[in-house]
Amino acid sequence: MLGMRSNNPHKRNARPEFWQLSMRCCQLAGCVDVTFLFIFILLGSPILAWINVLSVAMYAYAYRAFKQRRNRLAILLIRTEVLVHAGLGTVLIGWDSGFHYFLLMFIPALFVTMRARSAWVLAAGLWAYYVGLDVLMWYIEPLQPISSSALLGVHVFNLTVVFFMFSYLALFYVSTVTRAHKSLARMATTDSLTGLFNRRHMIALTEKELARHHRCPSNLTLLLMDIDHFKQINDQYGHDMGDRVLAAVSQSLKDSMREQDFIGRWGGEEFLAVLPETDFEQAAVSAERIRKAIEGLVIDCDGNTVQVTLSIGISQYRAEEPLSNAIARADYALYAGKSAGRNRVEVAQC
Ligand SMILES: Nc1nc2c(ncn2[C@@H]2O[C@H](COP(=O)(O)OP(=O)(O)OP(=O)(O)O)[C@@H](O)[C@H]2O)c(=O)[nH]1
Repeated sequence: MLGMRSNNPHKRNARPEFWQLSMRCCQLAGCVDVTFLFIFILLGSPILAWINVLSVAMYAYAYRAFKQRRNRLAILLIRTEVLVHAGLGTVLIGWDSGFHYFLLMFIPALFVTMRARSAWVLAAGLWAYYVGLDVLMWYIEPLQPISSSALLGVHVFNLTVVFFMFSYLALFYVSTVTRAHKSLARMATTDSLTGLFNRRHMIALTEKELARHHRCPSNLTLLLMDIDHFKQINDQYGHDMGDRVLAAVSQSLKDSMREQDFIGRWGGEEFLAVLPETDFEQAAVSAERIRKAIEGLVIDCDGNTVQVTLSIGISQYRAEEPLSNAIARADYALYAGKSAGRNRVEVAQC
């Protein structure tokens, strides 16, 4: 039940998932109160039935307020309803009704919807209300008692609803946090334009591969690739078109890689691929396949068709050398390819 927290906790566009959750809780709580309405009509408790009519109306109004983005009003209505309903339910039919359990649901809601300091203050107030209600019921008899079997039924029903709602909230928080973690991990490792690994993650992956290579030495080759005359594409068609070309080339590169290879965006229009367990000859075959794939790629953008070529430098990793040395050799080979006319695969001298 609840809301969300950010600089301004009541702004809908901050943490929209919490508003969705609040609306869902509003629907759920409204349904629970409709059920109670019928239960209390059957039990012949008109006061409690009327309280539930009011509660359903408050939830319906709160739901409407959420839809109209009047979040403060909606949250106020929900909080008032829960506090008053739990208090009245307890005073009218007794502590054993279990209406007080609903107050406990406020605890996570407070910390989600406001700053920690305000949440602690309100949590203390909630504690006082909860304990006050408990102590009060030690001294007074319920004002509208119901039969003990009906009381047991209401108690079990309330307990079940609160169990369900807590489980639902826990599941919601876990899935929200898991989603956020995944999205952060993706953002930290992926280049947003091309969807390829970013340079930092490529270095981390390659270092990991090299550690494996040190334990069980095998051939490992690097391909450094650069789109030819890419500046002309930007100049001729604009930067947006340049971006679309980069994305299309990246997709094609990804498609051309084998399962065990990995590729990332190394710089502007430069890409690095790491080919484990691959010698020069096999790498040259792969590089040639990639070069041809890019050469044959026709990129259609707003009625224009663009074709690009790729120059590729290959180097083989030497045991114990720093990664930067192998990359520098691939870079050297790449620029030798550029000087020799571009759209070529060049192999660095061992
Ligand atoms: N659209 C777009 N352009 C980029 C991006 N990153 C780098 N560039 C451009 O890529 C161009 C690279 O130009 P150069 O380094 O001169 O290379 P080139 O024109 O490809 O020429 P050669 O490499 O010698 O074949 C520059 O104009 C950069 O502004 C990007 O993310 N999007």
